[in-house]
Amino acid sequence: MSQRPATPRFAAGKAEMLAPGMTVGLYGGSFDPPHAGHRHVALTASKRLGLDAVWWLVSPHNPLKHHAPGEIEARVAAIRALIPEPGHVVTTLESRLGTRYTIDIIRHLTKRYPQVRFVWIMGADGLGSFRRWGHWREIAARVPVCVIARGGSPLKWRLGQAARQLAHARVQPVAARALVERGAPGWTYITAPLHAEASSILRRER
Ligand SMILES: Nc1ncnc2c1ncn2[C@@H]1O[C@H](COP(=O)(O)OP(=O)(O)OP(=O)(O)O)[C@@H](O)[C@H]1O
Ligand SMILES: O=C(O)c1ccc[n+]([C@@H]2O[C@H](COP(=O)([O-])O)[C@@H](O)[C@H]2O)c1
Repeated sequence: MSQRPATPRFAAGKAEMLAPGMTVGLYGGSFDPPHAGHRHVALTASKRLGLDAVWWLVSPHNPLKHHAPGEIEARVAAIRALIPEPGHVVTTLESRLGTRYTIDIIRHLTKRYPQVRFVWIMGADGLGSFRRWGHWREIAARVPVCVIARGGSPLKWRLGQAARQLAHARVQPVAARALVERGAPGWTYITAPLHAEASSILRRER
């Protein structure tokens, strides 16, 4: 990591108020711009896991990406237009917490809301890069992870270092709801129909 995890200085806003026992999917992304593939991931995870809410965590700048994303306000507005359904909350929590690292968010939320069941949601390429995320083993130890299939190199991602090291904690998609109830460590790989959209393609077409 190029910088140390931040010291939390975030006070939860109204959008993040949570009731004990709620199940909340944390869907982090650059969303630069958001697209139908993102919508598909959030809706699929929400349905298959039986979530009460999905928080779209708009990343200030993915630590593994060189190029800075577009203005965060514009990305937030575009996500809100993409997914107006109730239960989908768009948040700039990472910016407000002053971090780019997922581990900081996970530590913060799991400490602040111990009675809420959080689950991390990501596309299959995220599983492929997971071993390069800051404190990735701790992330997987703190929250269950839901991976949604994506076109590209699924075999490479599914057989990568993170997937192999977490193989003992993998559960079949039919048990996805139980995964959230049971908590970490645990992950599942959901093979829903593929969506080919990618932000990089949309940026090139601009
Ligand atoms: N079409 C898709 N199918 C499945 N997962 C997706 C898809 N698009 C994005 N995701 C997932 O959504 C999350 C946020 O992705 P991100 O905002 O980086 O979009 P992207 O389309 O992958 O962007 P880029 O092309 O710039 O890399 C990641 O976990 C990613 O794996
Ligand atoms: O914490 C890390 O080291 C880390 C490294 C790579 C990606 N992430 C997170 O993964 C999520 C998806 O990022 P992206 O850019 O692929 O949309 C987003 O929430 C990032 O903050 C986090």
